[in-house]
Amino acid sequence: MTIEFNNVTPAPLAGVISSTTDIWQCTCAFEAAKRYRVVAPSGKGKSTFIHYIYGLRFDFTGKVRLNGVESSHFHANEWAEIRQDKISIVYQDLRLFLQLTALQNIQVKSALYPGNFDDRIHAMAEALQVSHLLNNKAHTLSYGERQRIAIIRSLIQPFEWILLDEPFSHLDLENSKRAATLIDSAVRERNAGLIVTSLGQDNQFNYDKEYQL
Ligand SMILES: Nc1ncnc2c1ncn2[C@@H]1O[C@H](COP(=O)(O)OP(=O)(O)OP(=O)(O)O)[C@@H](O)[C@H]1O
Repeated sequence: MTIEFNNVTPAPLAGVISSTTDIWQCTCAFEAAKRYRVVAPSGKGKSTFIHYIYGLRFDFTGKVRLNGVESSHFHANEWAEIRQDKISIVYQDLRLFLQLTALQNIQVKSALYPGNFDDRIHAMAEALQVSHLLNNKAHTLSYGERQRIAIIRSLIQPFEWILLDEPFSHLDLENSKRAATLIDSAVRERNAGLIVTSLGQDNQFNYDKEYQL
């Protein structure tokens, strides 16, 4: 699936768009199976950009196209299919259910797919050193621990793209490396593309291209 932005102006940013942006009010494409880093300081629209690709917001002029189809043309059931099979996400604000356990948060996703995911979930939890937290309620976890649970949840499903909105913001270097290794192997396994937003410091993946926002 290709993702294209054509002359997109987000309503909240109209009038304050930087002349150095490669995305807003420009034409830019994200090619299947490539790896992109989107860099910007706080408030320049990283989460807005991610939400536009994922079809959560449409408060923009211009066009966002997925495989040549304007994102505003998809019906709710088509978005459900896209999110189930084609695009996975780690939200900046994670969006875990805080009253469920870490494991239940992951199972909310895995229950959508056939098969038994227990071994896979436990292997990923082991790799990210959160096995001992799986039965704890999400609201008791630190933000960095929640970030690792949200990453595991995002890697359960099939995808052609994974969108990672500042995924390592609360992880130390060692934990960031472990998470990046896990994401990298899931992306390779699926021959998928990856878009990471970052304030600038992240260099965890071998990116094909960087865009400034
Ligand atoms: N739903 C919305 N309605 C109105 N304004 C919004 C909305 N969402 C974001 N904004 C504004 O748009 C700008 C970009 O917000 P966004 O969250 O996309 O930035 P960001 O680059 O992800 O920032 P950060 O690095 O701080 O998370 C901000 O000025 C924000 O206040």
